[in-house]
Amino acid sequence: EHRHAKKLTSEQIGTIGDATFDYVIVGGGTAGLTIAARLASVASVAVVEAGGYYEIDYGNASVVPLYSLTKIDVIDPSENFPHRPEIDWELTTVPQVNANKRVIHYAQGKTLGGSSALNTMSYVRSSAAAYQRWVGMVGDDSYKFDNLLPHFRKSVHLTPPNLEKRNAANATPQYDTSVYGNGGPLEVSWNNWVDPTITWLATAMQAIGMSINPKGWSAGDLNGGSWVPSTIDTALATRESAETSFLEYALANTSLQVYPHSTVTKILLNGTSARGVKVETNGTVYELSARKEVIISAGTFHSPQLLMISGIGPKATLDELGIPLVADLPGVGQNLRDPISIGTSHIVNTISGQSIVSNQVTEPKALRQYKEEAAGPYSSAAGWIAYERLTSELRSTLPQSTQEKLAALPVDSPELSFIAGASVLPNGTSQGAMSATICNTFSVGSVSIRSAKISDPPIIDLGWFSDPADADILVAGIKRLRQVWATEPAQNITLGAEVRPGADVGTDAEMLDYIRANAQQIWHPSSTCSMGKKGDRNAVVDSEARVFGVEKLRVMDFSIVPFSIPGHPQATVYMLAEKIADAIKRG
Ligand SMILES: Cc1cc2nc3c(=O)[nH]c(=O)nc-3n(C[C@H](O)[C@H](O)[C@H](O)COP(=O)(O)OP(=O)(O)OC[C@H]3O[C@@H](n4cnc5c(N)ncnc54)[C@H](O)[C@@H]3O)c2cc1C
Repeated sequence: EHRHAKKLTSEQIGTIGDATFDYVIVGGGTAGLTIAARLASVASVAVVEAGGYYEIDYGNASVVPLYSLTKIDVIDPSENFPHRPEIDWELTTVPQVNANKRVIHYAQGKTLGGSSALNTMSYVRSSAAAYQRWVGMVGDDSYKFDNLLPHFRKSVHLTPPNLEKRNAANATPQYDTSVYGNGGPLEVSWNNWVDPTITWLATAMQAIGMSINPKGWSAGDLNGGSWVPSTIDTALATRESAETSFLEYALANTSLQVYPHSTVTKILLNGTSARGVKVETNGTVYELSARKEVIISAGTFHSPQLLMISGIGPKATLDELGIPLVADLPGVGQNLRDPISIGTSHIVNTISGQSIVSNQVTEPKALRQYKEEAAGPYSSAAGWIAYERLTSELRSTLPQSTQEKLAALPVDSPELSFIAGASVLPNGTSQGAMSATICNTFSVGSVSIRSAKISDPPIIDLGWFSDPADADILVAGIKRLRQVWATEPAQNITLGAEVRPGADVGTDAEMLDYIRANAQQIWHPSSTCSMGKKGDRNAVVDSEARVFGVEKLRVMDFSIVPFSIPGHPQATVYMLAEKIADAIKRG
C-alpha cells in the first residue's frame, strides 16, 4: 500500500522543452527537495530528478521501517548486488587496494527523496565540537552549533515517542525537547516498537560505561548512548524522506515544477557564469535556464561529476578528456571521506523483529499490529547508538602516529560509534550484532570522470585505509565491542562462541587482516566539493555554497561538508539546505 505516494498533477510536472525559472535545482534528493521547497515560496523553481517515486518503483521495501534493515536489497555492497536501476545509481568503486582489492557497490538513491528514500532513517546531528572545527575550516562563525540550531529546528517536526506502543520501560528515550523544532515539514520521532535483542545489547553497552546521554543526539553532545530518533511518520509508521516531507509541503504550498525521470547532462555557462542546464527526458534534450542561479544537489558522487563534465574541476583531468576549462578548481572530487565500519556478532537466545517476521507462526500478528495499529516489529528501524572517545587503556595500544592524529581532533568529539542490531539466520536463529564505526575518517578518496558523458558513471576510489590510522581505530573498536560482549547482560543472551570476527581472530595483526577483508561502508560519504576558504587546496565552495570562480552556481548537498563529521548525515543535510536557502533569500 503506497500510502504516501502522491502522483504529481499535470500542473506540477515541468513541461518538456526549453523553459526559464529563477532557480534550477539539479537533483530532487535530500538537499535538493529541501532547498527547492524553501526557494519556491519566494521564486519560480524547477527541480530536475533522474528518478521517480520510490514508493511506486520499490514498494514496501522503501516504506516499511523494518525493511530499511532487510528488504532494501540494493544496500548489498558486494559486486553481485541486485540490480535495481529504477531507484539505485548502481555505482561501483575501483578495487580498494588497502582492502583486499575489493570492488564495492555503493547504493545511492535515484528517486525523489534521493538517499533519504533508502537510508536507515537515523536522525543524528553532529557534535558542537565538530561544527566548531567547521567554523575554523571555513572562517565563518555561522557554523557554530548554537548558530546552526535555528536551521536544524526549522526543518523538523518532533513527535514525542509513543511509550505505550514502545512498551519497553528500559528503552524510554531521553532527549532535550527544546532543540528539535516543531514547525518544519520533516517528521522526527522514535520507533513504535523496541527490539528485545537490541535492548539487551544497549544494557550491555551501558554496563561498561556508555551511559545514557540525557540530552539525546540532537543537542550537540555525542557522548554515551541513546535510543536513536528516526525520520519516521509514527502515525502511519512509514518512512519519512525529503519527498514525503519537503516535496509534499512544496506541492501543497508553492508552484514548484518537478521534472521526474529527467537527467541533467551538463551545466550551461556564459563564460564563467551559469545560465542553466541541459536536460534529457526519455531521449528529448532541452534547456532549462536560470534567471538567478543553478544549484547542484546531485549528491557526493554526482555533483563533482557534473561540475567536471561542465568544465569546472582539476585542469589536468579536464585537459586529458578534452573538456574546455571554465574554472580550474583542483579540489573538485578530491577530498572524499568515507567512514568505515566493522561488525561483531553472536548467536543469541532472544527474539528480534526479524526473527518474529520470518517465523510463520508469529508473522501474522506482527502484520496485523502494523496494519491496524502502526506498531509492532514492522514499525521499527534503527534502535540504539553509542558514541565514545577511546578509553585510555585502548588508546595506549594504538601506534604512536595514530594517537597523535586523534590528539589533534577536538577533545569532546567522539572517535567511535557503536550501533546495536539484530538479524535472523536462514534456520530462524537470532543473531545479535554490534558494529564499530570510525567517527573521523583520515583516509582520503576521490571521484573523477572517465568521459564528458553523464551516462558514464564516475570513477570512485573510496581510499579505504589509505591512512592506516583508520584500521588501527577499528582494531580498538573490535576490542571495545568484545568488552561489551563480555558483560553480564550480553553473556545472559549469547549462545556459543563469537560468530564474527570469530575465535581465530585474536591478535592485532589478525584483526587488521579481518578488517581489510570485511570492513564496510555505512553510506555516509562526503566532502567531494568541500566548503572552505578561497584558495585552500580542497575548497570548491564558500561558506554560502557558491562555487569559487563561477557566478550564479552553488553546490548544496552532503558533498560540501568539509570533513567526515561524527553523527549521521541527513540531519546536517536538511539543516544546511535550510541555512543556504535563507542565505539566498537574504541575498
Ligand atoms: C543505505 C543508506 C543508509 C543510510 N543511513 C543513514 C541514516 O540512517 N541516517 C543518516 O543521517 N544518513 C544515512 N544515510 C546517508 C544519507 O541518506 C545521505 O548522506 C543523504 O541523504 C545525502 O543527501 P544528498 O542531498 O547529498 O544526496 P541524495 O539524497 O542522494 O540526492 C541526490 C539526488 O540527485 C539526483 N541526481 C544525481 N545526478 C543527477 C542528474 N545528473 N540529473 C538529475 N538528478 C540527479 C539523484 O537521483 C538523487 O535524487 C544513508 C545512506 C544510504 C544510501
